[in-house]
This record gives sequence, C-alpha cells and structure tokens, in this order.
Amino acid sequence: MTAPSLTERNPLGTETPPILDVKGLWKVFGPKADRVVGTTLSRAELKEQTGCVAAVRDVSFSVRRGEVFVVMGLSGSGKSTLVRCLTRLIEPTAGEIVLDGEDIRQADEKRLRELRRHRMAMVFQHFGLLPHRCVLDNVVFGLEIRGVPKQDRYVRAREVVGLVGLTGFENSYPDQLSGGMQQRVGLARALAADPEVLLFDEPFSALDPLIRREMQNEIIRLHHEVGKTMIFITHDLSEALKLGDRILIMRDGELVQIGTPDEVVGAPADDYVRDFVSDVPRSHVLTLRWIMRDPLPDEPLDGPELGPDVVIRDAAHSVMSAGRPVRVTENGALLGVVTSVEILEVIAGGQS
Ligand SMILES: Nc1ncnc2c1ncn2[C@@H]1O[C@H](COP(=O)(O)OP(=O)(O)OP(=O)(O)O)[C@@H](O)[C@H]1O
Repeated sequence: MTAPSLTERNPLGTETPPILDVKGLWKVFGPKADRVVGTTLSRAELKEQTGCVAAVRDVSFSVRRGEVFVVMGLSGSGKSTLVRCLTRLIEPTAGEIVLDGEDIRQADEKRLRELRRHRMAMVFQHFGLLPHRCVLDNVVFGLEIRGVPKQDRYVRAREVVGLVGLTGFENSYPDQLSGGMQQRVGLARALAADPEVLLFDEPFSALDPLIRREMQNEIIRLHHEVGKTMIFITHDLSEALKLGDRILIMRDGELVQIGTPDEVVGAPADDYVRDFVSDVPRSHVLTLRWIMRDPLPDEPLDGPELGPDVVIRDAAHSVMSAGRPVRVTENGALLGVVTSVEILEVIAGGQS
C-alpha cells in the first residue's frame, strides 16, 4: 500500500514544533569508540575487527511537543541506549541532542542533574519506591530531591496522586499495593516535577497482561489530561501501536522506520518491519484515508460522511449499511469515497 502523504495525515500537524531534535547520534561501546563513528561494518565485523559494539548508529529524529513517541525494536536493538543517551545517562559518542533550544551535549554535570529532574525525567521499570515511606511521602520525596519548597510539596503530591488514580491510598505503604499501583506511585513521582518530557523505559514489561493493559490505558488517559511529551520504549508492537502517535523502529542500532501506527502497518519500510507487523489486523489500525478512492462518474454522492482518520474497523458498520458510497470529507472538502467493497478487501482479503 502507498502511504497517504504525511502532511495530509499527520494528526498533530507538521507545524507542531519539535521539542527534541536528535541528529546523527552514535553510541559505540568499546575501545577507541570515537574512531568507529561512521563505520559501515556489520555488527559482527565491527566486533571482530575493533572489539566495539555500535549500539546506536547514526540515528536522527525529532519529537514533537505533546506527542507520545515510541521507540520499538527487538532485544539488543539499542532502544535503552538511545533513550539513555538523550539525558546522557549514557554518554553519546557523537551527534546532536537539542531539547527546546538547549544543547544537551554541552551541559555540565550540574546542569545535567537539573535537566534530568526538571526537563526530561525518566520513569524506570523498577521505580525504586522507598518501602518505609507511604505513597504520599514517596511522591513528596521526589519533590524533595528536586528542591521544591516544603509547603508546596504536599499540595503538589496530593494533586498528582489524584491524577494517577491513587486517592484514598495516600497513607498505604508500597508492600500493601499491587504491582500496577506501585507503578502508579512511580508515575506520580515523575509527574510531580512536571518535566517537559517523560521518558519511559519498558515500564510495564514486568506486569501481568491485565494490569499492563490497565496501565497502558492509564498512560493514554494521563496523556489526554496533561498533554505531556512522552518517549516510551517497548519491544511490544501492540503496546507501540496503542500508545504511539509515532513509532521509531530500530534494528541493530539503526533506525529502520519512523511513522504513525497506520504508516508502519500500511507501508512498512522493509521486510523486517513487514515481518513485525504481519500479524496486526490491518482494519484495526488503518484509516479510511488508506482505502478511499475517487468517485466513479455515475456514483451518487449523497451518502453519509466520515472523516479520513476514522479507523476502518470503526467505520465498517456505517459503510456496510449505507447502501451507497460513503463520502470521506475533511473541512468540508470531498477527499474520496469508500464502499463496502473497499472495506471487505481489507477485512476479508487476507489482510484484516
Ligand atoms: N555497557 C555496555 N557495554 C557494551 N555493550 C553494551 C553496553 N550496553 C549495551 N550494550 C550493547 O548494545 C546493544 C544495544 O543494547 P540496548 O540495551 O540498548 O538494547 P535494547 O534494545 O534496549 O535491548 P533490551 O530490550 O534487551 O534492553 C546490545 O548489543 C548490547 O549488548
């Protein structure tokens, strides 16, 4: 399938300014790492000839303000290294990282600590909650180390505890909470400092599937409420498709594709991505924009209207029962039509 043009279908609008710009980022582990930057050797050749591992190879991307940006790839593809390089928890070997105008690579240690506390906060898989402190005090602790004045700490802590759905549990201790609830405390702690960007490193991979789903929904709800920019690492495609406004797919340290969920599923960049997405029900991810066509000369154009970004599955009932072409319109303009034929091709054509 051919991807609809980016400007047409970018839900956040291409005009949304980036909050984070990464250009030509490399992280090489091993001796004389900087000499390896720019190499075209394969992973095995590099290891054999230099003893180095290029965990991140020439990766460039921008994250837009307010988007959920997912970094996805198999184990060892370089996701954690990439995201840790953003705040220099791992020192990059080469490249540029600019956060809202600030050159992160120029920051000294003191500035880096401030950045990690106030601008780009990381939410880890293990939140490291303090067992002898109750929920509220765990969140307050996060504010304490960020230097928030004492009188403001409890007000803010109560606010974010409410935001993550833990009202009533303020005085509980971590060992009295389920895994999912402990995650919420960690989340509250990160949110309390109100950083511009939240970085999540596989935060839910240790949770059982039901709680995991609950936490994913929680992230979506929180994102709606606070609209914060989030960079989210996962190796789970369904999680990436569910949460991501855009997904960056990595393989062996390299960027393979950046795209919205429907672009990744509808127009995979190569066989690696195609393989990744082969089990995804296309009708659950692709939108009408992908299947609409020009109206035929004699087709009636008085059918119902739907927007181009309606997911095919959600449109199926209306289109199938319309009895005439459904018009796909945007801002009053007719973009194309969809009939049950196009819907059935996706659902029944071996690509549903
Ligand atoms: N400190 C290190 N020294 C040497 N090699 C490293 C180091 N840290 C990571 N690597 C290597 O870099 C590559 C990328 O690792 P990274 O942990 O970033 O991948 P990942 O996609 O996050 O994987 P996972 O999901 O398993 O955490 C791997 O080959 C790994 O072995």
